Amino acid sequence: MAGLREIEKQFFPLQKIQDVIDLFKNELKDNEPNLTLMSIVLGVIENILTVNRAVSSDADKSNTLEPIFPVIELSTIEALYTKFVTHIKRSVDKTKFPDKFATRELVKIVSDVVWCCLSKSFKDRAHLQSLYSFLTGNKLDCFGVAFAVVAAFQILEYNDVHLSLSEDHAWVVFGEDLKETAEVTWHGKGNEDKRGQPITASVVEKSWLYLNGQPVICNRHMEVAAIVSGINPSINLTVDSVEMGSLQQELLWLLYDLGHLSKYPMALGNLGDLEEISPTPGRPPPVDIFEESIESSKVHYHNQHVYPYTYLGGYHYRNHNYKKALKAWAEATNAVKNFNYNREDEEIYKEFLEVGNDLIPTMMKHVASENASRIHQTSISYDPDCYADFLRFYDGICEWEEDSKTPVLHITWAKQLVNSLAKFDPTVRKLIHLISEDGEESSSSSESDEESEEEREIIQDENRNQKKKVKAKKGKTHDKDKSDKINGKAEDS
Ligand SMILES: CC1(C)CN=C(N2CCN(c3ncnc4sc(CCF)cc34)CC2)S1
Repeated sequence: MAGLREIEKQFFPLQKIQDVIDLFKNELKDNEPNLTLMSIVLGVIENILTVNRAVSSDADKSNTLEPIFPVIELSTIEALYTKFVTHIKRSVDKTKFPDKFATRELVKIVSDVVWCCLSKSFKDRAHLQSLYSFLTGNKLDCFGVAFAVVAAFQILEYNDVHLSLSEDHAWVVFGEDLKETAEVTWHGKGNEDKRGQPITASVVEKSWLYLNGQPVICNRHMEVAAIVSGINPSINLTVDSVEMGSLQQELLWLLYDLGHLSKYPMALGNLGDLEEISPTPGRPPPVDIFEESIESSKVHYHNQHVYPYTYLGGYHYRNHNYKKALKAWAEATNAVKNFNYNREDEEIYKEFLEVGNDLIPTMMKHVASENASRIHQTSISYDPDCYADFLRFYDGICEWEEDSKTPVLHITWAKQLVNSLAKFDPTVRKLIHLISEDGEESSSSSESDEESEEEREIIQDENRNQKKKVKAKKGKTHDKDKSDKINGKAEDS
């Protein structure tokens, strides 16, 4: 790949969101969209709108709705682009690698070419995902390193090296029919990087970090989706750049319409979150997008992805649809239970810890207070579906822990479980029939014969058709800067 093509240059200067959309639309027509160019462009814009926000000096601007989209000059982009291309071409002697496909040795060399420039300072800050961050600050996060390696291979004109993504890690696939894998970045804190090594079946098996062999394997267009999905509109923990969020949202719809999100559940989840914050007229509601994310995981990844369910659960929780939230979280642990928990899976552990020990308790408290004012029937503490999903949630967590080298549960879990259990009304606990694997039925509590005939009728009327069978395993009597962004989004002024 040489310098920027004339057709790319004609889009500059970029002065509004639509100019960026037009540039990306043009790149995506190509079967080799220019990853380096697009990563640098998004990084420059993100930096101006979130990190180095122009403090408007003239007072009048502060109270107009006039957006502050920066003017992106071609010279700025071209200088950074040339710097990266030159760095890569100067560091790799292609004559030593005559093959059409990349080799493990070459993957390690290119990973080193990126790696050697990185500053050793902390790497889990925001806005470190783009080549702009690499070229101006010598900083990249875990994803950013893997992406930079893939962009470098595009410059070296290898079209077999692609990004492979799990829900908390990134690596590359390469070789004829992409059958080779290699670590190219680090993961987590305090873990020795394994760069250059293949990801073996034993590492992958029953591992959430490697999605049990069902990662998102990107083509060039999905690699564009990854950098767009990786846009971080956050200015700080509670305020987002409205412009940056809109740009990300419009680019994700562009990629969606072109079909490049169909095998990328997390990108669909990101789009659903953005639609919740600011709905696009004429587009499906967030729940439909979260359902598409779940469907994508079922169709393409054997339902092994967990985040599609936590995206949906989080949405329902924020919107007080507690019954649907419990159902989504039960399905999330139904997905995670097939993995064995290990020390590199903290991110998903933190998700479930928050659900079990913060969101569900808060929900049960909220509902308890609501009860006073609402008819019993509609409250989750009287609903056997909710109680069943609550039990399924914990059943999945316990099964996840089984056969794992690292324990999941500790006393806090047990305390919160008892606390939440107690919030369900005793009547609802009688309506759950636990079925063991061999089909043996048992009631979840002894029928108390002093129960008044009248109480029995109330229960039956309220919940006649709501008897729920909860499948319980025989002998297993157990029973993310994702904080809600309040609407304090920055007025870009
Ligand atoms: C439901 C949630 C808790 C909300 N946000 C979540 N994420 C935000 C977006 N994330 C992502 N979104 C798109 N692509 C990727 S690739 C990857 C692994 C490191 F490379 C992470 C990730 C990760 C997960 S999960």
